[in-house]
Amino acid sequence: MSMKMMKRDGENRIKGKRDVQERKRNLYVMICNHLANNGYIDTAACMQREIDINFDNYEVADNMDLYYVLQDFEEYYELRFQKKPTLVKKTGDNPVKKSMLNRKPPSGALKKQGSTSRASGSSSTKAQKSSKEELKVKKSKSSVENQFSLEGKNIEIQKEEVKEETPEEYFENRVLPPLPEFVLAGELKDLALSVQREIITSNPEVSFKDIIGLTTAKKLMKEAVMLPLKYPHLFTGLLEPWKGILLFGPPGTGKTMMAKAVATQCKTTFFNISASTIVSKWRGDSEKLVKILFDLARYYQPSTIFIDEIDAVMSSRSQSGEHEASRRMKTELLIQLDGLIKSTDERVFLLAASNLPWELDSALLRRLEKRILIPLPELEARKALIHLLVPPTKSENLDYFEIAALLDGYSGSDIRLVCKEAAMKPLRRLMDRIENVDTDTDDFDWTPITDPEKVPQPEPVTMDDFLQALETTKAATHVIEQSKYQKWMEEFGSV
Ligand SMILES: Nc1ncnc2c1ncn2[C@@H]1O[C@H](COP(=O)(O)OP(=O)(O)OP(=O)(O)O)[C@@H](O)[C@H]1O
Repeated sequence: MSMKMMKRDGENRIKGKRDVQERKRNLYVMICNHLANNGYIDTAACMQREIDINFDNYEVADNMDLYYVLQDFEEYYELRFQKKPTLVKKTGDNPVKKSMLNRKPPSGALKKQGSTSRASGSSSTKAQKSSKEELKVKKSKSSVENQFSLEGKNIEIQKEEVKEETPEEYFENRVLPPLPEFVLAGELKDLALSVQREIITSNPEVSFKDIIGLTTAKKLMKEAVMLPLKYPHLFTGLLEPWKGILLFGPPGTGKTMMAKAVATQCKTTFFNISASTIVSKWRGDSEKLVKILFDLARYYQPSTIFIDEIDAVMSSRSQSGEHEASRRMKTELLIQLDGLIKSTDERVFLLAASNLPWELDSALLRRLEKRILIPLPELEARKALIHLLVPPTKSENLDYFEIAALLDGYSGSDIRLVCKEAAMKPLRRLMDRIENVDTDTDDFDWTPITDPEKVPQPEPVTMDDFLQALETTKAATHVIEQSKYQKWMEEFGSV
């Protein structure tokens, strides 16, 4: 890492610590104010004695109250996730053990050393007495033993192993910070809210294991995005990471899956949008949308911006006679990409996907320095995908090798369709047997039967089912086009 980067890193760390201290101080002052305003004078006074802040120096700002902060957060959360946040949950059948005082004080809590609680007669005193002997603490990550003092006694906090979060759990548990001031105050607020609601995917939920085959592409993606995020000090100067990456190949081969897997694996904030949606949905505002998209990606970094069907807006053919707004949007996209490429400390990557790379504007291609082919699956990958989708437990005497050979030229998405069609056949046979689905009748009982015990299982999928499915489900990509991708790869791709 260069001296400049190390210095900036150190400054950021100090600022981060200062922010945490300030946030905690504000929280305590607000809690105290809230308690006093609601008549809990003794408790507020006790809190002032226990916490190491000079409360005389601080007061809650005008129009601020903990109640409204909480209300704002709930509204934000509901808007963002379409559900209310769970702030408080019911304890089990042993409330004493799980009482508030059974928790470890948060690290760095502003507690006066050796201070004792003097809240006479309050409920908190009773709770403290009941928890004198031993406190069990749920720790978040490390399992270091801690001790802290309560009522003058040393109390041991027991070790409890807590397993690391998986990337999926990380996304599930993560709440992005609210939108920054610079967008909330300006005219772009509505657009920013749309980006947050519709474009940021909180949990892409794809792991590399889910992607069958594509070994070379996975390796290239790892090198281009994941390793630079892990070892920032090695990828500097000439080895600066690629900021713009093009994933190209036939439709349905796993480009979107690949982008999602990278975001899941690297725990980056994932912005997922298709270029045609930018044009059709935000027609008049598409240029502003692109700007706010990149601004938010920087704010929420590390971020991955995935723009699918990039050819829909950056096609070289659409230059003559194109609409002024569309030209402005293209220019904005190029400006933003330039910004990403020039900046050395921003961890924002653009992954663009296209089925028609040969149609891309050369100005864009220059900026998408890394171009990775996501090809049709090879024989082994086809076999593995069929195996995954229709496992031996659900089939009878399937010759996976033969089916995979017959599916030459099919994409992952095509193979999924064939497998689905084949698996539908025994289900149709079962339905014909147990249900006389007469579409013209009105007296059909639609009540769902949810108990699996009450419904017979479909027979296993057979080879015949597959052969019939193959007759009706054709590959979306023509063989001639495949060689076109290969040729383009040889001319413009990176291996
Ligand atoms: N390599 C693969 N491994 C597992 N499943 C795959 C693979 N490729 C495609 N699929 C299946 O096909 C579906 C579509 O894949 P995906 O959306 O990633 O393709 P794409 O290349 O982005 O398509 P398009 O170019 O049309 O946007 C996936 O949801 C998955 O079910």
